Amino acid sequence: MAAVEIDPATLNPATVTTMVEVRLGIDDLDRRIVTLLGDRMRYIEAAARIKPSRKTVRDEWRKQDVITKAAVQAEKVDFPPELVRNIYEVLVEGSIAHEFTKFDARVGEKSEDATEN
Ligand SMILES: C=C(O[C@@H]1C=C(C(=O)O)C=C[C@H]1O)C(=O)O
Repeated sequence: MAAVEIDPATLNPATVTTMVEVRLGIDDLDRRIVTLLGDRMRYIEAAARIKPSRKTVRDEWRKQDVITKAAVQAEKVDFPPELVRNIYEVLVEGSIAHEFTKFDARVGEKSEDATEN
């Protein structure tokens, strides 16, 4: 017998009745969330290209601003704000580490150019 195809766009967590539907809905959302995280990381890479100096890569004020905004949004969509704060702590720290890697590669490239010429 052919497998029944369920379009995740038709699923609603308020009305699903089976664990198959629950997991299809979660898998679909996770794909979308991770795709958005990839889009977010492209902006981190842009920051690594734009920032003028290594000391501007980590901006503590902006980190707190980002986490506060995420917690405010979490409250609006009935998601636990403390959980979002924890997730964003890890996300922003990982983003800063990625930005340092990209920044150092860029600055390294520049100094390699300088020694070549
Ligand atoms: C992208 C930036 O660089 C870092 C990454 C941040 C982020 O992931 O949102 C926030 C602060 C910065 O330390 C920035 O300064 O805005």
